Amino acid sequence: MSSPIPIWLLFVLWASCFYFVALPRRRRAFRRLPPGPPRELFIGNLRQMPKEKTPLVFHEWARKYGDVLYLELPGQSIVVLDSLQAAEDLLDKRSVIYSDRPKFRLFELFGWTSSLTGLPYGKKLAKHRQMHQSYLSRQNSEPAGYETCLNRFATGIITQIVSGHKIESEDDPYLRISKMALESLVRAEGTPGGTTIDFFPVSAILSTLSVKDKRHSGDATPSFILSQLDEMETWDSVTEQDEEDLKGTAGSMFAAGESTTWSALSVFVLAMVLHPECQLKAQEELDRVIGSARLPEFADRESLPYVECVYQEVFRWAPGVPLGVPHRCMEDNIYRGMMIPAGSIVYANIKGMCLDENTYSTPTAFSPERYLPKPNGRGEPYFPAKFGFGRRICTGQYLADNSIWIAFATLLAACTITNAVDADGNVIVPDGSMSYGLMSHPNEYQCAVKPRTAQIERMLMDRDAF
Ligand code: HEM
Repeated sequence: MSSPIPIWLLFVLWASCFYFVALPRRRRAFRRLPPGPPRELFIGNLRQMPKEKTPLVFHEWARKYGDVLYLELPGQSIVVLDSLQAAEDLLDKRSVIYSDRPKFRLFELFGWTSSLTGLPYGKKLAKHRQMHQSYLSRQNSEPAGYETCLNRFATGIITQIVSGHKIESEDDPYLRISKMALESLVRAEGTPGGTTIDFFPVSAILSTLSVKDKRHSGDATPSFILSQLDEMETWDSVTEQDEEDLKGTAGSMFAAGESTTWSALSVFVLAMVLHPECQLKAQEELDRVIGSARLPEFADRESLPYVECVYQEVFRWAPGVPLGVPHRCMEDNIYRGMMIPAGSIVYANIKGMCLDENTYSTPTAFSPERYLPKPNGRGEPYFPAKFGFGRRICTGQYLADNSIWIAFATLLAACTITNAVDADGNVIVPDGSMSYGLMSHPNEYQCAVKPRTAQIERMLMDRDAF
């Protein structure tokens, strides 16, 4: 019988392989990592990671090192894409390997792994996205279904779409959920996915407000949950997993849709307080195109180019999801000669892209005119990626686009939004500051909103929603 290979020989073989093959390969790969702030031994960029205004700090680093930035935390590589080009090249064109999500720790702690936003790339994600998309398609997001929700804008729209629940008082549990969600999504400063609060278990609470009961008593109004329950009734059998999927998709619709819509509305009102000249211009257009006998409708959208510019500028000036929702790269791949390692968390710095000076002149200014064709404007393009990228693009994009546009147009036609005045008659000017977490929201500010005319006030009172 031949003697076994001695251990020392195996070790020598392994060490030679490591030294001559694996090490040079690793070194080559590491040499080609994208540029970024210098890393410290063992801890990488841990001490430099921003504690606040993360998208702005990343943008500053990108200006120094380049639009594809590499950062490292112990055991975690991070890639920040600060240009539309890089984000489209990787997250859109290579979406097959860039559509995973990093693990959100709190999803797991709460046992809330069915939430679409945090699902890993795979079959379950495809099923959940299909459930969302079949209800939130371009067609289903036509106005009729949610026009009556204008009274409570963001929360009203989302709760009605998801569960058919109509908000009727300030004590409504959904309004409480929405405020708590805002706290966890916006106030938790730092890098999304890297904070202690990654998300919020809305679906568990949502499921307690049971659409099922109302359905049995015949009181349920049309909603996503109702449509899914109706469909499930046609199936041969419904498993526990199907029930979980329904809770997960409904919960993620609320969590992802409510704070973002609210933030867009809040940014719009802030912009109108700070820029009365833009408000006036939009109101002149509305008066000229639709007159004062009615409120705007969806069919008017194309005839209101300046209102469109205001709408688009709100999303560019203060994007609601400033760093996108982080993607995770599933395979090593080379981009412009740089190695993007498998497992990297990939941030699309939407805020950074909106500040791109090559595309937007005076990018920090709120200037709807920038989109108007020359000579009246500067002919700059609308920001195309407010709803994210590739296979993880926002499933609520059509609903959000329609509901937020009609909300802006109605507010402009119906109300004058001005500075608040304090008890001594001094005008209060908001500082325009924003909080940055996974979502971004204006810090608390004061304003005054009044109906433009007595006739409009009557029209508003007559609308179903009021
Ligand atoms: C102002 C309104 C909104 C904005 C700016 C917005 C923006 C975004 C962005 C940037 C993403 C990340 C996409 C990516 O990973 O590349 C996202 C994801 C998502 N959004 Fe929205 N969104 C809005 C409203 C809504 C609404 C109304 C809903 C649902 C009714 C919704 C549902 C979702 C879901 C479920 C995801 C996760 C998709 C996935 O992980 O595959 N969003 N949204």
